[in-house]
Amino acid sequence: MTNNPDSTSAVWVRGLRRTYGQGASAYEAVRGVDLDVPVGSITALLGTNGAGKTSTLEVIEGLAPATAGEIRVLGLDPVADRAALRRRTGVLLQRSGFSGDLTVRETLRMWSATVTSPRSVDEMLALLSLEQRADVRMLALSGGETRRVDLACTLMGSPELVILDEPTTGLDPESRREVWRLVSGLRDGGATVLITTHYLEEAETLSDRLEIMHAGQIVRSGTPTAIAAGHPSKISFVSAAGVPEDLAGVRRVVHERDRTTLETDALQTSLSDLLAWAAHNRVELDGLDARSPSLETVFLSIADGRDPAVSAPQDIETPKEGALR
Ligand SMILES: Nc1ncnc2c1ncn2[C@@H]1O[C@H](COP(=O)(O)OP(=O)(O)OP(=O)(O)O)[C@@H](O)[C@H]1O
Repeated sequence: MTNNPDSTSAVWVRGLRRTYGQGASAYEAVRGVDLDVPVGSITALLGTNGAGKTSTLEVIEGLAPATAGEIRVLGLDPVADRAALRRRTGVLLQRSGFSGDLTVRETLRMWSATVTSPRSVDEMLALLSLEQRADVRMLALSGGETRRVDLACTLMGSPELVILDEPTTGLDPESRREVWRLVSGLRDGGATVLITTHYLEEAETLSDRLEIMHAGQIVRSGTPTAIAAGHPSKISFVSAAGVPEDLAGVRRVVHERDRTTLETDALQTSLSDLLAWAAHNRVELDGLDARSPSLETVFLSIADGRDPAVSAPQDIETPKEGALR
């Protein structure tokens, strides 16, 4: 295995393959993934269900060997150098499995004994807003509180690289935003974060860079803005009067029940034309909504196979200053 030739990547993966089972029942869940997580960035790994995110993360975390490919984490081999990496990385798994009988404080104390140079239990309780729950048993915590205890353990060793597998699943919107602030703070403190999430808003808000997986491959890479660029904007409304045929920039008209959606490459021009037509003809456009392309548009087109990148993966790069906020 060669060394990571690029020291600007905290995680560097080339040609990763992972197959489950053997012979006729073998299933290739990861099919040649290349991945870079720039040092000091928040990078989100997104994907449709079963895309291969967890299978990829487990290899990066050193929990499973790759079937093929090269993987470097902080310049080290995640399996051979697992002990050294454990001191420098914090991993939040989807399920933690702490004993329900211990209190929050006891759980953090117990975890602290396994960490090199841990931050104090009181500091972690304060950081995760758990002071009021310190003496409550784990089994009595809400899902969101349990997730915060998991996070406290992940961050206790002040890791250089933090890997968060769906950190906000099950959290209410306020707690989710609290976690976002925490994760942004990690980056501000110089850490690198690799995160998986099913919440597109979370990925769009939080991350500098997105990697979108589908069917075992990375099909889109880049900043959220660059990934959304090139997809159409949408104008939608309810009107009994139909739609004029010659609106500038409109590439597709979709009728769904009584709502009409115009997909356009020129949002401002199409919208001005539509409003001028409506004013001239005294047409009421109920529930008028106009929006620029979003990550959701891209994601849905990947999920339903309409995205050309699904058959021909592509890398979308933008100027460097856009890559790291
Ligand atoms: N131990 C296993 N044996 C066989 N197949 C597996 C195993 N683990 C995962 N798979 C399959 O590999 C594929 C990728 O699974 P993986 O859990 O990596 O996807 P994911 O992107 O994390 O999905 P999700 O978002 O639904 O959690 C899926 O089709 C899954 O059924």
